[in-house]
Amino acid sequence: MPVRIKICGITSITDGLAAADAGADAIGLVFYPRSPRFVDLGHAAEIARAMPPFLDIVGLFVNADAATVRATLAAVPLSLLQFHGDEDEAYCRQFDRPYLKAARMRPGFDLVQYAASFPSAQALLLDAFVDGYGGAGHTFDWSLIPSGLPRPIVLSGGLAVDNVGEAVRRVRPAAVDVSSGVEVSKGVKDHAKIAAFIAGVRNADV
Ligand SMILES: O=C(O)c1ccccc1NCC(=O)[C@H](O)[C@H](O)COP(=O)(O)O
Repeated sequence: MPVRIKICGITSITDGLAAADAGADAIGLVFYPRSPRFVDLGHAAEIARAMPPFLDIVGLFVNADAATVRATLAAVPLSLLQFHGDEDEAYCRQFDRPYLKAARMRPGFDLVQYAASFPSAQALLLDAFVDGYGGAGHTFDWSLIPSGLPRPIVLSGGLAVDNVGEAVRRVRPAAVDVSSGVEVSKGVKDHAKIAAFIAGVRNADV
């Protein structure tokens, strides 16, 4: 199964189409108001509806109240949810949608126990432990990732053209996720970097 690729923090139709054209499997729309990549419901719906049918649209939340998630699901055609805060499994599974649960990696963090506590998650998205929960462009020590996890892994956190090949070879994740590493500025994607990032994944995924 090829490593799947998510380009997160999409804020325009143009950038979403560039990601899809370059071969991304998914784009992420950020519904966390404190993020510089935040998109409101109307704009998110426009982006999502302009995407090709095969592209997964991931809606990203941080400690949102359930009503906010439900309102977003009613307005935006999301195929996956991503919970990137301190949410527990009961909260995540209430929406009856496939979801990714982010784990913020740091020394001493018991990822095996954490993964086991989210049996309904499609995958665990492993990100660096940063202020502001995510989207920081910081890597974490990949040697912290144990083998034999009970859930598929989406590797995230500070990935870019210059390290994604090593990341794929060392970690062998089910998917990779990137935001800062393919940007010209927060929320504005560099289409050449997207293409180079995807090529880097493909070249390493052999
Ligand atoms: O993208 C954001 O602004 C963001 C803000 C708060 C929580 C999560 C956020 N993004 C989640 C993602 O899935 C990012 O792609 C992930 O954190 C990796 O970001 P980066 O290190 O910039 O590639």
